[in-house]
This record gives sequence, structure tokens and C-alpha cells, in this order.
Amino acid sequence: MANYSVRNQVAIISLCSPPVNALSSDVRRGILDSLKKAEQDVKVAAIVICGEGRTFCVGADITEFKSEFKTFPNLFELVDILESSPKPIVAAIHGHAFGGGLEVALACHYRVALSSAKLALPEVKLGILPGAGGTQRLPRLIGIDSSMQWIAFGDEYSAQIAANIGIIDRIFPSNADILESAVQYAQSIIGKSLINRRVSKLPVKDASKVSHIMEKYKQIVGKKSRGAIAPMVCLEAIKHAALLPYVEGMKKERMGIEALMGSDQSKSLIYMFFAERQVRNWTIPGTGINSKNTKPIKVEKVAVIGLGTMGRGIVLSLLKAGIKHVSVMELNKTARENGLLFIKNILEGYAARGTISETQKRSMVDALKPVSNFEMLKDTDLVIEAVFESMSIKKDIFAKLGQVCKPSAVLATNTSALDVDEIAMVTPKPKQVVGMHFFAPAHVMKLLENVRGSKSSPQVIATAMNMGQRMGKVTVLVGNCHGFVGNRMFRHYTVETDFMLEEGAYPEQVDTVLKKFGFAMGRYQVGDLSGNDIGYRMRTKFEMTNKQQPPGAPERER
Ligand SMILES: CCCCCCC[C@H](O)CC(=O)SCCNC(=O)CCNC(=O)[C@H](O)C(C)(C)COP(=O)([O-])OP(=O)([O-])OC[C@H]1O[C@@H](n2cnc3c(N)ncnc32)[C@H](O)[C@@H]1OP(=O)([O-])[O-]
Repeated sequence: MANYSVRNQVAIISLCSPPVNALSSDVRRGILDSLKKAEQDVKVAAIVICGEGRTFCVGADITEFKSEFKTFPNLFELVDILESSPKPIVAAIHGHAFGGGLEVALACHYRVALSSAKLALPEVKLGILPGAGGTQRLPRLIGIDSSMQWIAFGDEYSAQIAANIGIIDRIFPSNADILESAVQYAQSIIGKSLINRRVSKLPVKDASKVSHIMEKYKQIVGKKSRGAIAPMVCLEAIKHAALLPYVEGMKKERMGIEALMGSDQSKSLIYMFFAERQVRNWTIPGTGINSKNTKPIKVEKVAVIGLGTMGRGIVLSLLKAGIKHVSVMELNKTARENGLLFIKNILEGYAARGTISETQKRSMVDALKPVSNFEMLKDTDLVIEAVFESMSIKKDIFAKLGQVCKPSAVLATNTSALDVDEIAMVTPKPKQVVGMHFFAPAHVMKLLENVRGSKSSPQVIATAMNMGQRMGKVTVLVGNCHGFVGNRMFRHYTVETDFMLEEGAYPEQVDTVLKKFGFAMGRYQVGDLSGNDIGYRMRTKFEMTNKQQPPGAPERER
């Protein structure tokens, strides 16, 4: 769980818990035992803590939150033991230093990293706070303002940014050997005083401005994380770092994490963390075909048909995924011009905010290839149709695609409810057809529902799943039925909100309550965004007296 060796006066404690070196009780024990050995060995003058495999350490082992998490040494005990070591400890970071992993690094006396490494305190995304001194040490290193930014939102930062603000002491090129570099670094600091290297002993530089900074972040958090409890508790904990001695601040931090851990919000976020990973392992029921034994088709050229709300978002998602050739086809001139302008404006916005560089922006704009006829799609590897939700229009498009596209091309429909099999039947090769149902706005929403038609080939399904992952989507494979899974769930929600309108509420009143509760958008705002005509069309198709509407359906009961 932690391996120990000595090289030229430097003890090496390497975390060994694949795949991500999470800090399970065995790993924590391993670190402690190795530390004792290093401290007792007179030939050891410095210590390096590193991670074996692809990463340094992603933090506490989330699977242990319920049970073993409480066994000695707990993480908040371990970090203090590390920091008080009389021998200098260097954290050697590659891959990720996340959560408790970064807290361990903050407890070390020096931190070095490969330039490709990423750092974060993402606990807030699990509905908790950094509970191993993160809220108390980080402010002593980078100040209250930056700490609130890091901890209340949990975003990841590059090693270079971390170095610029004082978290990392030395950056090595991404192709350097992190262990070798860290050992040399450790040799260079042997004999130096540790007085200013124990972060818990440092003062918080901007402590006097804490009330002002706190107010600023309360406002931002109130807007960005509506309804979430953890971000506010994170801010409170950081405030304590400014106002209280370290030991007292740690007690407050502990109270914060104990209150949050096991809360409904935290339980739901942790469930979501594992569920998002579980859906990557897709399987076709009853066939033995799954993500492990099926390879996707290589996709380099993608086309999107339709530049309405959905098409624009899908194009942006493809560009962000680094696809170098994205054909866009929109026969309506105004829609085409508006769509392209929208895409370019969003890319400009990303560049202005620094989300992408100017070079990346230019290469994304270059990747956009407006096309005017189906013939131009003959080399395309994947076509995503995102036109009006009408079966006859979609069938017309798929019949044309079936004629012009190469036999291996994957033909995907972004339909939100229509029968994927019916669409597939108009093509000569229905096995090439699959559903890829994005959610509006497609460049923001993380969910992608891939719909397995009865004829979709395993390779085609694997390609759609792989493309979703390349776009950074939570990609879920579902069966072909009316409304698939997302809209079947959404329907119950819309039925209830529509009842409220019937009972006299205004759409904006319903939306206000939903947003206060924590939804990013109200139900009627979503309708305006994705087009109320889509819902109208569905309701008309499945009108109340329609026998497809089951007897227990709320509308019929009503
Ligand atoms: C009084 C109480 C005191 C409490 C003290 C608390 C201290 C501390 O502040 C709390 C924490 O650190 S909270 C933690 C804060 N840290 C975080 O929230 C970081 C969470 N992790 C991540 O965000 C991502 O894994 C990375 C972006 C790091 C890597 O992404 P990537 O390269 O795409 O890899 P991937 O596919 O994502 O993961 C590979 C496999 O590893 C699994 N696994 C991963 N992390 C795990 C964990 N911590 N644990 C267990 N398992 C974890 C994952 O499920 C998957 O398993 P599968 O069976 O193969 O499916």
C-alpha cells in the first residue's frame, strides 16, 4: 500500500494503491509506518512522498467514507504527523494531487510537480469540505481570496498556476522522471531550516480582509451553487483560518466535515460520482457484448445536420473535444448564419475567459466546415442529425445519408423521443444507425443518452459511447422506447408543474421556486430554450385519449 526504499540519503515513500492511489486506511497506515522507518534511519536526511502508476494521489478513499475511514491514522491525524517530522519531506506530484492527496502535499515541507500535473480540492463536489487541514493550510499558503476560489468551487488547476500562487516550489517538464527529479530536489534542501516550511505555522496574509472577501464569495456561491450547503460551510471554515489559531481552526474544520458527511446532499453527490463512472461500462443485455469486448470505429470527420439550438451545442461539444473536421449543414440561410455566429461568439467568450487559448480558438474555427449538400458528407465517419423533431423530415434525411455516406459511417439521430428503429429502416444499413440524444444547451449539459436501436451494431454503439466520452459527457446507453430514459423522467416533472399552472401559478413563479431549490433553470425556461413546439408535438401525438397513454397516466386521471 506504500512502498519504502532509500536512495542517496533520501527515503522514498511511494503510494501503491492502483488505479488512483486513494488514501485508504491501508495506504495511510503504510505512509505512517514508512515515515517512522525514515525518521529512525540515521542515514536518511530527507524524504520524498510520491505515487506509483499514473497519478500522485486523488484523495481519501471515497468507498471508505462509511466505515474504515475512522481507523487510525485518520487523514487529519496523518497530515499533522507528516508536517511535524524533523526530516524534510518533499511531495513529488504527477497526474493528480486532489483532495486529501493535495492535503498530504500541503503537509509536506516542499512540493514539486510535473508541469502536466493537476491540483484541486474538489471535496465540495462530493458535498463535503477538505477535512484534512485543507481549509486551514491552503489560506496560509495562498491567502483567503484564492483559497475560497479553490475550495468553494473545487475546480482543478494546472501545476503552473499552482506554482504561480505559491503552492508548488519547483516545476519539472512533463516528460521528466518525477521521482528522479524529486530525489535530486530533496538532496538540495538537506540541512535547510524547516521553520518557514511548516504551513500550519505560517500567518494568513490577507486575514484582515476576511469579512470583505467572505461577503464577495457568499454572493458568488449563492448564485453559482444555489441550494448547495457544502460551499457555504467551506467558506466558513476558511474564515476560521483567518480568525483562529491553527489548532482551533482544525476543530472547526472537523465540525464542518462531520456535519456534511452523511448529509443527503453529500450522499447524492457521492452516488452520482460512482454512477457516472459505472455507466462507462455499458453492456447490451442478454448478448455478452459490452464496452470491454467491443472497439469503436475511428472517428476523425464528423458532420452535424441542422444548426438550431441543439445542432449549435453539438458542434461546440465536438470542437471542444478536439475534432479537427466538423462539417455543418443547414439549408436555411438565416439559421445557418445565426448558428455559425453563435458558435463563433461562444468560442470568443471561451478565449476571452481563458478557458481556451487564442491558438485553440483559431483551430476550432478552422475545423468548422459549412457544407451545402449531402454529397459533401461522403467521407464523414459520424453524422449527427439534429433537425426539427419530425419523423418525416428525419426519414428524408436518413434516406439521403444512406445513399451518400460510406458504408462504415455511423449515422446518429439526436431525436429526443422518436423511434430510432423507424428512422433506421429507411437506410440500406440500419445497423449503422444509433440515437445520440443531447440535452440543451448541448455544449453545457453533461448528459448524453445514446439510444441502442434493435439493429444498431455493437461497433456503432461503441463509437457513439466513445464519442460521448471524448466530448466529456456522462454517456449513458439506453434502449429504444418513447422518450427514452431522460424524457420519461422529465415528463413526470413537467406534468406536476403543468398541474400547478392549471391551479393558478404563473410559469415564472414555478421557475423561481425551482431555481431557489437549486435547479440551474426553471422547467418553463427549459421549455423556452429547447422549444415548446417539441412538447406540443409529442402531446399531440400522444393525446389524452390515445390508447398508448396508459390508464394510470396523470393526465388521464385528471
Ligand atoms: C472526520 C472526517 C475526516 C475526513 C478527512 C477527509 C479528507 C479529504 O479532504 C476528503 C477527500 O479527499 S474526498 C476525495 C476528494 N477527491 C476527489 O473527489 C477526486 C475524485 N476523483 C476524480 O475526480 C477522478 O478520479 C480523477 C479526475 C482524479 C481521475 O479521473 P480519471 O483518470 O478519469 O479516473 P476515474 O475513472 O475517475 O477513476 C478511476 C477509478 O478510481 C476510482 N476513484 C477515483 N477517485 C477515487 C477516490 N477518491 N476514492 C475511491 N475511488 C476513486 C473511480 O471510481 C474509478 O473506479 P472504476 O472502478 O475504475 O470505475
